[in-house]
Amino acid sequence: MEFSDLNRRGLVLLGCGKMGSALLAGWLSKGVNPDAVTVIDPAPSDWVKAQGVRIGTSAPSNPAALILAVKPQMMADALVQLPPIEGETLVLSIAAGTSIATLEDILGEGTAIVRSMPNTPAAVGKGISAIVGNNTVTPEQVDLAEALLGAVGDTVRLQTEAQIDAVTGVSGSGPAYVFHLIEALADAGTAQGLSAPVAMKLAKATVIGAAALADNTDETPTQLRENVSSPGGTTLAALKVLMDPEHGFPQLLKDAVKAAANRGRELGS
Ligand SMILES: NC(=O)C1=CN([C@@H]2O[C@H](COP(=O)(O)OP(=O)(O)OC[C@H]3O[C@@H](n4cnc5c(N)ncnc54)[C@H](O)[C@@H]3O)[C@@H](O)[C@H]2O)C=CC1
Ligand SMILES: O=C(O)[C@@H]1CCC=N1
Repeated sequence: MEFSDLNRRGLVLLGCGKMGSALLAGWLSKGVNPDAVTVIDPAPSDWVKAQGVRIGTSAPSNPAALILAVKPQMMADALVQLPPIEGETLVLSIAAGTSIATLEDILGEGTAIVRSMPNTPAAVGKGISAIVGNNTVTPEQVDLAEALLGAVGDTVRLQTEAQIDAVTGVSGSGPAYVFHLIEALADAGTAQGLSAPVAMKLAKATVIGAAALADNTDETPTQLRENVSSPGGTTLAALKVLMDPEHGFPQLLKDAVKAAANRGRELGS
């Protein structure tokens, strides 16, 4: 999608921290004009200030899109500072837990809203975002939401808003699980006699290499796992621990994803 309408009507980014900055970098790299972007943030970073975007407290009227990238706990306070949203503006929220109904309560029933859940690999163009819109949003506005998030990675569309807490548990929070896997794998290496720097190098390269292999083959993760596992060998010895039905990865991840999804539901209630 070309961003010509967006460049003409403008785009407002409310909150430009980690996620807002990742999105902004993606838009600018895909042809959004810096002059068309207004960032509203009480503490813009030096990086944001250097991008040539407008930094202000007031938004242009009727922009093509208003992106909400403040913490859910700050959302209500942050929204009251905005002028009324007009019908043709797409409101795209990336906040965990903030429901479409909450946003409609604050912004008005007829507001076109797409709720999404991206993740931090967006900072290197490798994000994955899920989106779901309210009844007011037009197909063109859903396409625009997809293009805005597509500037920093891939996207999926959800059938119902209720699914977004599960997305938060799997991919929104998911990068943290993988980073913790790297930390834990490196620690396990030092426990087996490696120096900390060598263990960290091996752990990080293994996760990066395995992810790249999974991304560049037609084989399923199950097949790839089996390819590493020689009969009677070392991998199967490790997998016996990791695939333990009670204490292994599957149960641990089910519990972790459930905790994240439940916390998302709590934030929304
Ligand atoms: N960090 C992550 O992995 C992900 C975060 N999210 C969601 O993205 C949103 C932003 O998260 P982060 O970027 O991590 O947080 P952050 O703390 O890095 O950024 C929040 C920004 O909002 C600004 N801010 C505070 N009060 C404001 C106000 N009244 N008006 C305008 N701006 C204000 C802050 O100065 C800061 O720059 C949250 O709602 C979070 O749930 C979604 C997916 C992944
Ligand atoms: O931890 C959080 O609440 C946010 C939402 C998904 C990832 N980070």
